[in-house]
Amino acid sequence: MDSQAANSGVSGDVASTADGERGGEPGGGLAGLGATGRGMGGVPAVPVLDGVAMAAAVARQGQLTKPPGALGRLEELSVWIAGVQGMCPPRAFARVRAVIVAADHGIASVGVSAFPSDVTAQMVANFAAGGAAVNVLARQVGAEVRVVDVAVDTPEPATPGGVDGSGPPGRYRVRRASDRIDRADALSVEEGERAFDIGRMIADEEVDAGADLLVPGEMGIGNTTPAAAVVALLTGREPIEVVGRGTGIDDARWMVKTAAIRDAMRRGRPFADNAHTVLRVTGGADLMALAGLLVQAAVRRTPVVLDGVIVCAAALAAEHIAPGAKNWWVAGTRSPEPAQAYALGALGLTPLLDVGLRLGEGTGALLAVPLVRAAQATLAEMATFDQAGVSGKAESDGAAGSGEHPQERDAT
Ligand SMILES: Cc1cc2ncn([C@H]3O[C@H](COP(=O)(O)O)[C@@H](O)[C@H]3O)c2cc1C
Ligand SMILES: O=C(O)c1cccnc1
Repeated sequence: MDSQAANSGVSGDVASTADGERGGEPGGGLAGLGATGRGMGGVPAVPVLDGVAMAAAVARQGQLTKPPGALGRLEELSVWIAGVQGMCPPRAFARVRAVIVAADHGIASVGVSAFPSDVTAQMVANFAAGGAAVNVLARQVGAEVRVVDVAVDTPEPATPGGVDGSGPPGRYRVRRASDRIDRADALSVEEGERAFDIGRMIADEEVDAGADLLVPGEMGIGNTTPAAAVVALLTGREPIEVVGRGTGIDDARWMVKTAAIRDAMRRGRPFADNAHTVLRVTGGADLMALAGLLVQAAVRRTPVVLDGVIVCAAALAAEHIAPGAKNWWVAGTRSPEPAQAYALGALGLTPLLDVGLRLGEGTGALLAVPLVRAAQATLAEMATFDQAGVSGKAESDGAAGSGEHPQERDAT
């Protein structure tokens, strides 16, 4: 054991818990794990991260052959990975899964998107053929892509069922397109429950099949409109603050979209203190299923990289439904959609990347996966000062010793 780890009384080199119980029981048996409270709708309490493993990771970071803090955000990320895995050093992620939830939206018919609803089903076919951006980025980072039709507007379900795509089609479909949120509830009560449960079921299937890092994505023409409305209701914002250009709408469509968000918010406002109902009335099947997926991933102790504005809107609602779930998520890439910034601000999450990506599908999350892998690998594989025979003692008590960069110190 290296000296700093010994001083802290925590081993920096062996697993600090048996195996962290990742992927443990779905829902039950969480007593004693520091559960943070019970969500609604029968959602089990969310476990907390493993503080012992995190303390070991902090200690180990201080012993690795680099100045303190020199790996920047990779260091905090590595501590998070130790916490979600319940072990330090953490292990390499073995099965990264992108799950794209596909759904159409009635509100698209009023002209809130630059593209027609037909594109949703066409893109589902493109995902299956491996030709979309999400497929390319998934291949780059060694992730697999799964597409699930929860409400695509086609007569026949657009995707097969099951974790390996071999099950009967239509298993996950709630309805054909969510209703127009400016003048009706997106989903009935039953459909809302079903969409949420389908999201939870997907997370269970993925974790049971060995996923150890989940990347939720979405495809659904028009879905930046409900996403913006949901975020505005849950954060107390005005339509004009949250509306974005989505697929690249012009000023005329921007006005239509802003009015649609306003009308949807008027219908959803009486339920603003109930995130589940906000998703049902003002959201849609994709947002609801994503929220269920995000809640259940946390319940199953499985880390998630968040994507763009739609996934982040669902994540904000999921945190309301199951407090503490956010501890299991990291934000991938900043979207220019203003609602994403409000959602992430409320969640206290800062994206790892900011490269102007505004696509969804899970692409912004996948782009950040190499950073997550780099954080794990550096914490697990770098030599300590003792091991490498490198002096870890800084010459002065200044910046190096405090883990602070001199310029940062001077700036404050
Ligand atoms: C070809 C194409 C591929 C996409 N992949 C993701 N989106 C993204 O754009 C849509 C949301 O933007 P809006 O609310 O303006 O419709 C969603 O489908 C989202 O996943 C796409 C959009 C298009 C057109
Ligand atoms: O932020 C996103 O994910 C996004 C932005 C524009 C269009 N579709 C998705």
